[in-house]
Amino acid sequence: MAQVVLKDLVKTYGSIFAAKDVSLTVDDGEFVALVGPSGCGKTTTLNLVAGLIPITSGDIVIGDRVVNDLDPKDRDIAMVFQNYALYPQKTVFQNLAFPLQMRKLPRADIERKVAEAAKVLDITHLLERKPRELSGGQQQRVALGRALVRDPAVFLMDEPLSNLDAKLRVQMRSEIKRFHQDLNATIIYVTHDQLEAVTMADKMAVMNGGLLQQYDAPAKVFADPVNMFVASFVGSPAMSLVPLEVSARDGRTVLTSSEGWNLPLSDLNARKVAGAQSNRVVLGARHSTIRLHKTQVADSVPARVYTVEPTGDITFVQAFLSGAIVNISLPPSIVVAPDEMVWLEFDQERIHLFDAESEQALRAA
Ligand SMILES: Nc1ncnc2c1ncn2[C@@H]1O[C@H](COP(=O)(O)OP(=O)(O)OP(=O)(O)O)[C@@H](O)[C@H]1O
Repeated sequence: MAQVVLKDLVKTYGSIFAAKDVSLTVDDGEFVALVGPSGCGKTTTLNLVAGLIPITSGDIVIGDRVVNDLDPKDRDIAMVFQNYALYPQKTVFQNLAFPLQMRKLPRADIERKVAEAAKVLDITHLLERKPRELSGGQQQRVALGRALVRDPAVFLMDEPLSNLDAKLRVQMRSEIKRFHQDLNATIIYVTHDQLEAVTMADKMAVMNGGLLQQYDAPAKVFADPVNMFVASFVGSPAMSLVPLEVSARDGRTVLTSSEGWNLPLSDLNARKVAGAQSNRVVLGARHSTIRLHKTQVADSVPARVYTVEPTGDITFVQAFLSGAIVNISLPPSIVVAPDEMVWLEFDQERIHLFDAESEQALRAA
């Protein structure tokens, strides 16, 4: 396995920057997810690493080689696509053996490598079947097996689970994670599904508009998003973002709503908003850090319930707060109804504050 380094990688199509100065290092044995909404440039970035499209500028290093001008077959990579791309007329054994035959390996070596890969992926009993005789999950495992037999420096995976139904996707998610752990494989994995990235990857590279927004461990991205885009993209239900104004009341820094209420800030949060470019800031809060009260408590603010969604052990509530919609989760023992007036209390240690102009997270000086 090998390290992969992207340095100032650029890909333009006419005036469009599909990837703009993307720089990141995937360490040897690391599982990195490239994640972001449709059109953010994640597939372009993966295809640049694979060599399927030429780069406009920048460098790609795999192991100790700059591979910018190498053909895909010479980059020591293996790709797994969402459509599996299995040969329909060949058996599973022949599908796995094919890339090795192309490399002219001796028959005994081919049989050994196919047997090893089949064992890792638990498809030994399927080796004589044709792809059409397999379930979607089994086909996906064969596609992984075909990548595995090549013993590449890096696995590149492009939405490999998106053709599977929801239940199988969750199961294969665990299996790919296991595959990574067992083999200590270097994997770059493209997905639009932030939950897949959060649950599987060692690090996630969140992209938007061709730009790398944040590259960090999922827990860090979740806890400490660098800007409003990352804050709202990672986590479900999405982080609530409420535009407010900073002002002073009785010697304290408060966030003021156009609806007339004030939310006093802790000292740390007051120091954060002091660094904003103007008095316009955005309060961010995850559903689990907002407490809903039926009556007013200290430092709580009024909201009106919009929707109520019981899911069994958690009830998700959406409420209007200062013109924005906020997501809240409740134990099912608290019952609220649409249009009910409630009071929301924010956990000051876990709120996020953003500059409304730059949309960047505010840090205490
Ligand atoms: N061959 C092409 N010609 C022109 N523009 C392209 C081409 N391929 C991609 N783009 C543009 O580059 C940008 C990034 O595309 P890319 O396919 O990398 O996005 P993505 O994040 O993988 O999206 P999706 O999840 O929808 O595949 C988009 O604006 C896209 O329209």
